[in-house]
Amino acid sequence: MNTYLLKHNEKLLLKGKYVIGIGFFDGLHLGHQALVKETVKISKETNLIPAIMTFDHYPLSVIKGVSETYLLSKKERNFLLEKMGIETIFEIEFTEVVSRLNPEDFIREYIIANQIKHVVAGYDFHFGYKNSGDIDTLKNDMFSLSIIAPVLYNQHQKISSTLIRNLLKNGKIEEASCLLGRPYSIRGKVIHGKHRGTVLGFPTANINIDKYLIPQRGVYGVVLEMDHKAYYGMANIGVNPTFNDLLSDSLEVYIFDFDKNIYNKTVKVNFLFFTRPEITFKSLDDLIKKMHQDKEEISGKLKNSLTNTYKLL
Ligand SMILES: Cc1cc2nc3c(=O)[nH]c(=O)nc-3n(C[C@H](O)[C@H](O)[C@H](O)COP(=O)(O)O)c2cc1C
Ligand SMILES: Nc1ncnc2c1ncn2[C@@H]1O[C@H](COP(=O)(O)OP(=O)(O)OP(=O)(O)O)[C@@H](O)[C@H]1O
Repeated sequence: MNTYLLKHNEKLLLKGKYVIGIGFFDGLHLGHQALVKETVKISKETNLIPAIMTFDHYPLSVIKGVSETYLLSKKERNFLLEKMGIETIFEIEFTEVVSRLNPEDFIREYIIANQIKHVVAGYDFHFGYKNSGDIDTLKNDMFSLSIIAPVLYNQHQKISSTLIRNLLKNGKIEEASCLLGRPYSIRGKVIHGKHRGTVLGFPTANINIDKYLIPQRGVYGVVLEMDHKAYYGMANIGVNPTFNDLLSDSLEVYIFDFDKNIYNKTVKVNFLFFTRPEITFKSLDDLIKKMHQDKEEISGKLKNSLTNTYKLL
């Protein structure tokens, strides 16, 4: 996979001719997947190189200072895009100056100048200064255009990254995963926590959340992937209010029937279902008792559910 960073006013010398799918693609949800499939299909019909044009940062984080959290890391997004047949990523360096480009200049600088002969965009794609460009503005004699019809959820709501973020923030993990076409997951390094898990009888792997969107605080049934193997477990996301000493949210997983040291390993936590919110317990004994109940409930649910036939992605 080739990745090109497109810097404002800097020209690349490209040999090939491209068909691009355009947008931000956070999460690579079912709507995005429809667009990517169409891009790959067109590349086969036209002999153009299948590519994605996106931005290096979430545009709203540059325009409005919205904090940058993502449903998928760039690395994982590109891995999934490659599996779907995408060969090149054009990443526009998104700055204040770029955010003020009018749609015509955006088309000239990023599409026409880069040998793009076909553009695939969603029906509601907007671009350029104050989102003033749309599908009509995108029509141009220098390239052809395909428009993707809305991919809907429950037959009326457009699937979008924003909708999935809201579902996750409200603990609707199964619905979010359904719209993503795979379980919501966080990939990160196992880091040191407060080292009290062992004392509680439940040693946990604390995972670096980095820039991932944090789902609702609470307890989840999960599958943890490590070294191409899948392990079942229970995760807690939150600030461990019983102890009142964490400054930010932590993600920790108690892996069932497991006792190895995995510090510094990179793991992927797939969230399968939400069971309860975090509780401030009056005593350690109450917390431990609840964690035993969690274990029984979650391992039972994992055993009985179809998700037990979990396949590694
Ligand atoms: C399944 C599970 C449920 C948990 N529930 C709570 C909870 O409701 N309230 C709370 O304060 N901490 C909860 N914890 C967090 C424990 O307090 C935490 O595992 C412990 O503080 C160990 O932290 P450490 O990994 O930093 O050593 C939970 C942890 C797990 C794995
Ligand atoms: N449900 C959908 N149906 C069809 N096309 C879509 C759908 N969702 C996104 N697209 C298209 O996919 C491309 C990438 O989408 P983009 O990530 O920019 O928006 P989004 O998923 O709607 O997220 P956001 O909630 O941040 O607006 C765009 O061209 C967009 O129009």
